[in-house]
Order: sequence, then structure tokens, then C-alpha cells
Amino acid sequence: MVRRAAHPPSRILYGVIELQHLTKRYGGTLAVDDLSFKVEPGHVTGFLGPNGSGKSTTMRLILGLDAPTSGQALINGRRYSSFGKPMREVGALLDAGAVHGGRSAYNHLLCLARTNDIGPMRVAEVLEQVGLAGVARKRVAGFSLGMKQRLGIASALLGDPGVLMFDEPVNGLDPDGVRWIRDLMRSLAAEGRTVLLSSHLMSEMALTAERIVVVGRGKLITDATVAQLTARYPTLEDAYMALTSDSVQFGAAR
Ligand SMILES: Nc1ncnc2c1ncn2[C@@H]1O[C@H](COP(=O)(O)OP(=O)(O)OP(=O)(O)O)[C@@H](O)[C@H]1O
Repeated sequence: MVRRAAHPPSRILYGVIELQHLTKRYGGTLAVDDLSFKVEPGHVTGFLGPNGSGKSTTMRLILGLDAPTSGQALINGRRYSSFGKPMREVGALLDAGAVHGGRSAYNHLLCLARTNDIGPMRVAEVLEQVGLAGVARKRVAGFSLGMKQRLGIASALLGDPGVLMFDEPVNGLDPDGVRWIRDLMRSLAAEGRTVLLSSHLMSEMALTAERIVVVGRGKLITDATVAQLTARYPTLEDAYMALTSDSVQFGAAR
């Protein structure tokens, strides 16, 4: 396998995420309902939908953390479970809180790195990249939510993968951190990587993503560019509100 450089030349197209009739049922709940779409390299794809619409479940299915009821999710044409060193193919931040609090940030990343034949130099590199180098030896239990998000992003970047997925990465980040995430997502995509990003912050999404996939009640509602949506609606938020108006399950009474 060809090893990519830490800073690859621009516009090399690395990978694609492809969902084919992906379906997941939990008892009586159809969390993901016959979902088919492709996430292409070279730009950030925003993954939007109301609470409970199946975004996290879809990401878990792509990562093989849950098995589909039917259909499949492929990364570069293969299932996640078929990768010998998966962190080199796909990196993900799903739940920043799911970290062993007793370990230091450095040790947490080192343990992950070892499972994928990644050396300690790369651990130091990603800690620097996410701004945690100064607290690398501190226990994660004492980290703020924003610091845990940065650590989760470092884990995703560890294997220098071509495909990246981030579930609500801006949660808990200060304005400086929000801007940093935006720039990071865009630069990862500009390097030719595939970036799937879920967030409920529409104004941020409008600044970060080029393409938008909207789901509601597990089903695909829209797969379009931000430019197409904002040509039809005044803002991305207006587009989102109009497109999901029939799919909101947990809206408060107005
Ligand atoms: N392990 C599980 N067991 C049972 N039901 C589940 C499980 N995981 C998710 N669900 C259900 O599947 C549906 C989709 O949930 P999911 O977390 O994927 O939505 P989401 O779009 O990520 O929501 P949010 O924006 O609130 O994070 C919800 O009805 C949820 O209750």
C-alpha cells in the first residue's frame, strides 16, 4: 500500500463513502430507512437532520459499530470490517466523551496508534495539530468538553486517513475553536479527502460545507450543493427548515 505523506499535495482524490439502501431497525424504530447516497472527496459534505433522524446511527453503521438490518455502507468500495488497519482508511469523531479518563491524552492516542501500526511521532504531530501539545501528559478526566472534542479530532486524524467523519465536532468549542474546526474541515477537504460533517449549527455549516445531505426520520430528504439550496431559499437555515418541516419529531410547542 502506498503510504501518504502527512501533508499530501493538493487535490488528490482519496476515497468515497457509499450507502446502498442502508437500513437499520431497532425494535419498532426505523432509525435508518433505505438510505442511499455518496459522499465524494474534495469538499466538505454536511450531514443534517432533526434530532433522532438517524445521522449518528448512519455514521455508526459506516464504521461497523452496528450492523445494518439490510443494505450496506462502503468506504472506498469496501466494508469497514475488511480493513486491516482501519484508522489509515477512515477517521471518525463520534462521541468525544467516550475516552478513558484515567489516561493522558498522549497515552490515549498512543494506545490507539499501536493498534494500527502508527508510530509515536505521529501522536505528537496530531497533538500539535489540534492544539493539545501543552496538555498532552494531563489526564483526560480533567479535560473540558472542548478539549475532549480536540482529542477526538486528533484520534480521527491519527492514521492520516483519506476519509473522515465528524459527528457534532463543534459542541463545546469556543468561537476560536469553532473557526479552527471550520478551517480544519475545509483544509482536509482541499487536500482531496472525503469529509462528512454533522452539525446543527446552520450558519457554521453554510460556511464550511459545499454539499449538504439532509435526512428526516431515517430517510433521504435532499442531496444538493449549498449553492443550489441558497439559490432556492434565502439562507441554508431557511432551506433546512422548509425541507425538514414534516420530519421534526421532538419540536417544542410554539
Ligand atoms: N442503540 C439503539 N437502540 C435503540 N434505538 C436507537 C439506538 N440508537 C439510536 N436509536 C434510535 O434511532 C433513532 C435515530 O437516532 P440517531 O441517534 O441516529 O439520530 P441523530 O440524527 O443522530 O439525532 P441527534 O441529532 O439528536 O444526535 C432515534 O429514534 C433513536 O432513539
